[in-house]
Amino acid sequence: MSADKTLSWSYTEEFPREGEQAAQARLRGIELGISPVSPATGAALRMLAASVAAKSIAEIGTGTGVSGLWLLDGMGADGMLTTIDVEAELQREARRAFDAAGHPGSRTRVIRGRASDVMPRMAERSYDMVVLDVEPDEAAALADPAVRMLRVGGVLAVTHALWKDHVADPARRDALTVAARELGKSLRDREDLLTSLLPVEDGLLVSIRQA
Ligand SMILES: C[S@@+](CC[C@H](N)C(=O)[O-])C[C@H]1O[C@@H](n2cnc3c(N)ncnc32)[C@H](O)[C@@H]1O
Repeated sequence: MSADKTLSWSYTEEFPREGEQAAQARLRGIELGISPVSPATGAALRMLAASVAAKSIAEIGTGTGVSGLWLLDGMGADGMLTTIDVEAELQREARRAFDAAGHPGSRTRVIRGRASDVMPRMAERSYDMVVLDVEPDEAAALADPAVRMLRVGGVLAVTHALWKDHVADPARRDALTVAARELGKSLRDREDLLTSLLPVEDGLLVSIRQA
C-alpha cells in the first residue's frame, strides 16, 4: 500500500462540491450529536440515485437531512424521498434543510418511527433505492426488509460498513464491528445481490438487486 493512500483518501473526501444547505445541515447534525454523511458519501449516494434514475428512495436515518439533500439532488424533479427516523427534533431540522434548499414538501415524506416497525408496512419491490444510515447492528437487522422493498435493478446502500476502520482487523471482535463485518459478508454471499464494498468515509456497501 502506497504511503500516500491516506492523503488520497483525504483528497477523495474533500473532492465533492457540497451545497450550502448540506454543509449547514452537517454542522447542525454535529451540534446535535449525530454523524451526518461526509461529502464523499453524499456524492456517492447522489451518483447511485442518478445511475438507477431513482424516482422513489427510502432512507433509514434522516438525521438533519445531509444524506437526504444529496439523494434529492440525484433524483429527477418528480422523485420522492421517504425518510425515517426515531428523533422528531432531528427531522424538524431535516425538513427545514429540504425547504431551504428549495425541495417542495411534495418530494419528501418524513416518517417518525422505528424502522423495524415502519419498513414492514412499506410496499414490496417498489423502491429504486434504499439507504441504511444507522449503526451496524441496526443495519444488519434491517437488511432483509430493505431488500424486500427494492425493485429488481434497485440499489441498497449501507453506510459504516468499515465501522471506524475496525472491520478489516480480525482481532477486533466487539459487537458493532462483528455486526458490520458479518453484514458485509452476508450481502456479498447472496445470489440475488451484486455487492461491492467501497472505501468511502466509514465504508459504503452497495448491492444491486438482481432477482
Ligand atoms: C448517522 S445518523 C443519520 C445521519 C443522516 N443520514 C445525515 O446524513 O444527516 C443516524 C440516525 O438514525 C436514527 N436511527 C437509529 N436507529 C434507528 C431506527 N432503528 N429506526 C429509525 N431511525 C433510527 C438516529 O436517530 C439518527 O438520527
